[in-house]
Amino acid sequence: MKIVVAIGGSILLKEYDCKKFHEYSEILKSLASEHEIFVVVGGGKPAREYIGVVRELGAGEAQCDDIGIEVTRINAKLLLSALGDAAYQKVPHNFQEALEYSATGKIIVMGGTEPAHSTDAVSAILAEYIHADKLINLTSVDGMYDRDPNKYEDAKLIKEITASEMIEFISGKDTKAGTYEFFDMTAIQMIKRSSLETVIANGYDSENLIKAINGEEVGTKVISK
Ligand SMILES: Nc1ncnc2c1ncn2[C@@H]1O[C@H](COP(=O)(O)OP(=O)(O)OP(=O)(O)O)[C@@H](O)[C@H]1O
Ligand SMILES: O=c1ccn([C@@H]2O[C@H](COP(=O)(O)O)[C@@H](O)[C@H]2O)c(=O)[nH]1
Repeated sequence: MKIVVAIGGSILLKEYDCKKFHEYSEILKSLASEHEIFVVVGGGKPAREYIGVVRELGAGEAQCDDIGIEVTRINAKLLLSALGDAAYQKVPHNFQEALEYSATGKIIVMGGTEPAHSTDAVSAILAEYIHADKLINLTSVDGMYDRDPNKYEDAKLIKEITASEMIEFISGKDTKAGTYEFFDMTAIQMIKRSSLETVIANGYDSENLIKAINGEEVGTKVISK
């Protein structure tokens, strides 16, 4: 299978150390013996901190996004360091480059592309571009809830949702650099139009990636209609 894995920066850089990079590099290497693997890495806390600083300096939102993109690419480089020879050692800056580099048969790791969306959107566009079989989005919570689980203790996990319902759910949410809440609109529209099989799961437990690939019940399944 061709699989796109989006890994939140909040997962890889929670502790600002190399543990999660090592853990994911081992799993991705073993998956690559059976599947074609593309990884999109998010910005996490460092991206939000840098965006905060440049916004204070007077930058507009698109420029703030640009700083966020740079940080995602640094995070992608860190994962490339962990993956070594199993990965193509250059971060694609767009989808065409990702496709070109994949001809090497190695794992491809990228960050952001252009302003005005998050790496969730990058992963969904990439999945459409390369005709992926699955998109797995690994984030810092167990999946999509009926409201923010970090704000509401009684938030309920949604096990299955259509892309149309998700679009309704996030319309009107913040779209400033660094705050494309949870999933952004572009990402969901891509999932809807490309009939992409998508799972959102908790990336702190890297076993969830294997479960999602094997079609076991984990996180939130997004149905593309
Ligand atoms: N309805 C919701 N369901 C689940 N999480 C939600 C919801 N609304 C808001 N959130 C928030 O979204 C956060 C996860 O998305 P976020 O983009 O911050 O992290 P990420 O996907 O790991 O990517 P990165 O850290 O790279 O930005 C959660 O920590 C949660 O607080
Ligand atoms: O293609 C992209 C990717 C990212 N950004 C900006 O960077 C931050 C960090 O990415 P996350 O996916 O949220 O971790 C994001 O909020 C955007 O501001 C971008 O503009 N374009």
